[in-house]
Amino acid sequence: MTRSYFAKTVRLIWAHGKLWLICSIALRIILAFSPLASIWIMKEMVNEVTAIALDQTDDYLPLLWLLAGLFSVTLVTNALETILRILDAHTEQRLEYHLEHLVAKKAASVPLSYFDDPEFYNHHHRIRAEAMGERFLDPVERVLDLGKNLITLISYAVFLLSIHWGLAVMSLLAVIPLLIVQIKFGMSEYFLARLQTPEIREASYISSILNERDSSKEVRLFQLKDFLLGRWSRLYLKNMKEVLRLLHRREKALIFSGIFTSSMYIGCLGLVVSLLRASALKVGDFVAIAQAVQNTQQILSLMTFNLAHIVNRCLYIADLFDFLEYEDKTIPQLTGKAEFPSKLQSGITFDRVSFCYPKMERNVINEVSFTIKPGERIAIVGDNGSGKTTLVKCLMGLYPIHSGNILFDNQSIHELDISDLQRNITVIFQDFIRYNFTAGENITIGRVTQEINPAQMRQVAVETGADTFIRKLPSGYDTILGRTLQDGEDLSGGQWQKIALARALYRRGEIFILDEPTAALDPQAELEVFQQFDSLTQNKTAIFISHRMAAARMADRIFVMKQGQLIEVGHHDELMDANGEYSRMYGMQAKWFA
Ligand SMILES: Nc1ncnc2c1ncn2[C@@H]1O[C@H](COP(=O)(O)OP(=O)(O)OP(=O)(O)O)[C@@H](O)[C@H]1O
Repeated sequence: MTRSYFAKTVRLIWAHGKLWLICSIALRIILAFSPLASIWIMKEMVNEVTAIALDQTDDYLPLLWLLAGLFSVTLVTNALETILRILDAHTEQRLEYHLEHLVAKKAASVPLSYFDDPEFYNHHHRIRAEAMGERFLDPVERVLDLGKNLITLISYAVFLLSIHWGLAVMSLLAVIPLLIVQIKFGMSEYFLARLQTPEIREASYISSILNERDSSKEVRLFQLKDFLLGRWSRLYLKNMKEVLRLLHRREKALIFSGIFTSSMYIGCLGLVVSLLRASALKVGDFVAIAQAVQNTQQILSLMTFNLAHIVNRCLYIADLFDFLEYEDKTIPQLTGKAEFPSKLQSGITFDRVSFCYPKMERNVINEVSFTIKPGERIAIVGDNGSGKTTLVKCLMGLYPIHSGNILFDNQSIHELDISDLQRNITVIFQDFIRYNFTAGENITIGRVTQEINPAQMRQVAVETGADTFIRKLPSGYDTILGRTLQDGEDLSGGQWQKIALARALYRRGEIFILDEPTAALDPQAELEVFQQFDSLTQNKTAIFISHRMAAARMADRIFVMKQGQLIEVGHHDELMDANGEYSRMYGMQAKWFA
């Protein structure tokens, strides 16, 4: 992790857990001395017991004091460790909240086209795969632990050096292979996880098809269970094998480094025995030295383990910050500041507009030009994939265009404040969201920035025909819709569509866009919407995408799209007379009813 990431990490933790950071450092410094204190007390106790056993003294008082000392050290250590755990848990939760918030905010505010880029999508998935707070705080905790271990280590080293320099050197040497193994495999683990992200995403996507309600009908009807389970298993097992293979390699390497560490430990004990024979070390000293050598090696192993995790987790932190700061310079952004005109005077103009989706070569919209006058109602028709939805997405500023210009009252879309433009647009997409909120909220969510107006909510529901069935729901407008979150009331496709229409009306935008609004309606309801369309779009500039030619007849003008181009424009009668694409499409649909 570069220094800048480290600085960002510390800044973020400082901003959300100053107290935790200060207390955590202070507690760790105190805890760092507790192992040596215990060993020292133990050494003195063994020496006292030996003296009593050899009848060199009959004074038990020092032994009792030492026992009380050991008891106090243990008690204080346990208490401080508990406080530390509580502090860590608090900070983890707060960071989790804050990071979830940051990531969701970023995901909801990046240009829509970022989501068409698998790289961005995978990155997003990767950083959200585990508890973010825990993953973020973990390396910081481990750095602090390293500091604590270092203090303990220095205290042991001073103690061992005071006996013989060889003890300190051998204890330190013992751990070098372990350090290499842990760091190497820590990095490998991270890169493997990175490599596996697309497959993990695919597996979890398949798993969601198998597990979720929306797909359950089709899974049964098309007997997809075995097919999907097989595909999911292949991906899952492949990833699992790779993870286990890496684990086995690491464990094998750890066995060899463990053998080296044990030989160093035996070497240290041999040195202590020779010192015992050569000099007048007491039994307690021997016990304390053996304990200190063993603890030194354990602490060093722990430090190498922590270091390896720090490397792994720091890569995660870098990944997280990279996501939060991600910007694709190749995707143009709309950054204008001008206000959207309060009332359109000269209308909307497309001037030789072309567009292709990111990382695609082919233009989906090709040199399209037209003007829509204020209050005019336009129907866009055309084959599947001819670019109808893309055209309105460009108009709404969801995708910045590559060439040409879109003008609202002669003001270029590049100069307009894009959120102001979007505030003035009301849209219902083919795949509008069925919010698992109350019926009322499903309507008023169309204008969340203003206080809810219950009278207006009911009025738009009446206008779209939603009021009739909402009033029959158990709690009327307060009934929860959908069954994803709780036992709410589910609606038919057509009823949901009416709710979506009501939501759009409640929004009261200057420009009204309906992308296939009647797709899920029964013929009666479809007819009602067509009849309502006139009143719904009264005094509004409206764009209406539909495959139903009968609906297009109501529009003031019809735009016919084919392979990204606008090939015909005119009223129904004009286009029928022209005997072109529109007339062909109309004729084909009419045949069904002949
Ligand atoms: N997010 C996207 N990324 C890449 N290509 C896309 C994306 N969305 C649409 N396309 C492609 O752009 C072309 C036009 O799609 P668009 O949805 O605008 O057509 P449409 O006329 O609205 O079709 P339909 O009538 O089926 O809704 C299609 O070839 C489609 O595959």
